[in-house]
Amino acid sequence: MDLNTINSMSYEQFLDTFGNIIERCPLVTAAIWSQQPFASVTELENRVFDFIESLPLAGKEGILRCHPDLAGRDLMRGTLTDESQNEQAQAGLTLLSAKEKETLGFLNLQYKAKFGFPFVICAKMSDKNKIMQELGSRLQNEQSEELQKGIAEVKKICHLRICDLFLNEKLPTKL
Ligand SMILES: NC(=O)NC1=NC(=O)NC1=O
Repeated sequence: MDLNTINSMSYEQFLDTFGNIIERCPLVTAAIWSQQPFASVTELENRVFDFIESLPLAGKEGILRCHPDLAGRDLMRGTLTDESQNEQAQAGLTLLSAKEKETLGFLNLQYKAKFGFPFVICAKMSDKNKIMQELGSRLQNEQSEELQKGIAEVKKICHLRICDLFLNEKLPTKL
């Protein structure tokens, strides 16, 4: 998939290809389509990041709230998006013992009760032990700090998803 292909995509094709680079937030992708043509893939990514940064507090919190818990309900039910399933599996979250599931579930609950949005981390750059550790320590942070950290992790997830799209040469299905 080259830049010309991207820059000639209709918004439907663009959404079909990039619609889940921010977990369950196709609105972000739909919004930045208007900025075509992109001088590079990095520019496309930067437009995504600029859009996220331009959101009011509630918008940023909303982005975090669209992320499924790590090893949570969606993973148990098999209702994760392909990207999230892949990321969580790669971090070893599909191989947790009953005790680890209980601990992670409890920490996630505590985190959501405190901040009003889920704990978000780029799972692909982590593993189950590091995730538990991070969750335990970030739980002590202030609200504003956790919002910032969560959005920073969303950007890392987005970057890796865009890289995957190019590595896997996922072209848009014909609409
Ligand atoms: N709550 C989360 O951190 N979710 C996720 N992290 C990832 O890397 N993929 C997810 O779905």
